[in-house]
Amino acid sequence: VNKDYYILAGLARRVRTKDGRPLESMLPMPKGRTIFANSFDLFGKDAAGVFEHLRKQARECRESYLQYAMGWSSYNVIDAHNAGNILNHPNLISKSAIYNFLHPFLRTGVLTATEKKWHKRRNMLTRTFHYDILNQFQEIFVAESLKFVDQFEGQNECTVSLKDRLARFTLNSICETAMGIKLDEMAEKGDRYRENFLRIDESFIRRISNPLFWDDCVYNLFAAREYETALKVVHDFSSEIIAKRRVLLEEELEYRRATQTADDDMCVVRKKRFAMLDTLICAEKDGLIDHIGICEEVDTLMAEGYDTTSISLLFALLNMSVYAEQQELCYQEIQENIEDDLSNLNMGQLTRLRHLEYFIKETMRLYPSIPIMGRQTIEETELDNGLILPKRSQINIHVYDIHRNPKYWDSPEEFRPERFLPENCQNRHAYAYIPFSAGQRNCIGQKYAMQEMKTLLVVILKQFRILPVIDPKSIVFQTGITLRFKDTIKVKLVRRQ
Ligand code: HEM
Repeated sequence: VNKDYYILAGLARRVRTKDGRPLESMLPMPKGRTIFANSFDLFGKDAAGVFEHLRKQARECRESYLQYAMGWSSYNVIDAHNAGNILNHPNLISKSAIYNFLHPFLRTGVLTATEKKWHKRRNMLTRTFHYDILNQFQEIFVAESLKFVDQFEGQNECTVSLKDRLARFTLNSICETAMGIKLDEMAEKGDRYRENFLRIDESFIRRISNPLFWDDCVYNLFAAREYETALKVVHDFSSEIIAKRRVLLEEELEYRRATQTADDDMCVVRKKRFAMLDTLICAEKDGLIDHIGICEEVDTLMAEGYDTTSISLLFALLNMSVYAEQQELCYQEIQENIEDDLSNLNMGQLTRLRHLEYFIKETMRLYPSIPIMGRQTIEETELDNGLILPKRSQINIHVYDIHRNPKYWDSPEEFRPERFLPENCQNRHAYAYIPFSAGQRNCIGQKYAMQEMKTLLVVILKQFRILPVIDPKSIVFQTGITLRFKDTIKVKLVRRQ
């Protein structure tokens, strides 16, 4: 027996405790399926099997638990206290090893980058999510929302399958706002981007569930080739967008050079006409980022910006369909605050829609678009609960389980937006609700996401009542980069008179 290493789990260094207590007395350590500790627990499971396995572990352990697999110790967090400690820990800003599986797709953009590179990129991008810039995006969100409802023009009622339509809406929105490119004439390419994005998601889950593929060499040799085409399609799409925006920006700058005096500051020019991508192109001119860097960030913003919001919107519409009274509350509030011609549908008015906000928040509690986040230790790290994690320990924060942990939520499976009334939040643990993560590496796009989601919901609710077609309880969830499900999710739209 070696006290420092867990040999059968591929030489995983053991976790220690500060006061020398046996680990088993501090936290659950579920036994693995084979003698190789937990290395093969997920082997042979499909995406739904992986999702169910994780939920079962949480139900059985009831507290954050520890496992050993393939050379790593892996700390699985399902409670708010430890999530808060980890998300705010100055030494825990590096993403876990499974994010390496995203490298062929996103390389090391702001989501996957570490240390200095992350700091630099995060600073560069933070400026682009300023209130004034988001404010400029509002008319695009309204126009795209109107395009969404126009699909049902002339119909008094229709049953609508949501996934593709919402993904098209959010992809159009991110391309036009962040990238400054209207997808209209590239619609077919956008559809192909989304199809191939899903293929990449499949490759991710295939790697997670087969530890043999955790090794890059093995994966590259036996599986990577199947996903080459998918990667090429998504990368070609983002490259085309960058190339188009470069031309448009150059034309814009040319025009302004010709019409403005020599003293005009180029930064002012930049501020006046803004797509997030312009910041990156301008930073390239200043030598702060190169072309590959721009590609990394465009791929990251596009993937993070379209998939997450479309999932949250899908569940918000599904919940609207099922909870008619809640839908009515949202509708009444919209009628009180937003003109029928949408002329005052701006950021200021959106903040008045409190009930709609609670509704979306409760939706993201039950259906967090990113159900799991990962960190890893880059050196031995002590947590405030007395655990000492060795270097390269993997930490999985199970947002899905924290959001349904009965320690923080009464009847956690029930949909109750009033949980988010200020008086009901007062005594709740601050990290019991973390759909956008928290701490230094929180979601950079959370205000953008709320603005976009509220705008579409307002525009839909103004015109339609939403009726149920499927029961949310019947949905079979799957693990993916984001929350996935097997079912076709539909609602019925009935035009308001
Ligand atoms: C409902 C919508 C969204 C949800 C639930 C969401 C959630 C999250 C979460 C949980 C993280 C942390 C991920 C991790 O630690 O692995 C994250 C990071 C990030 N999100 Fe979002 N997100 C949403 C929308 C957006 C949008 C619209 C954008 C961009 C326009 C965006 C851009 C990013 C970026 C760039 C990061 C990486 C930040 C960093 O590591 O510094 N997200 N998001």
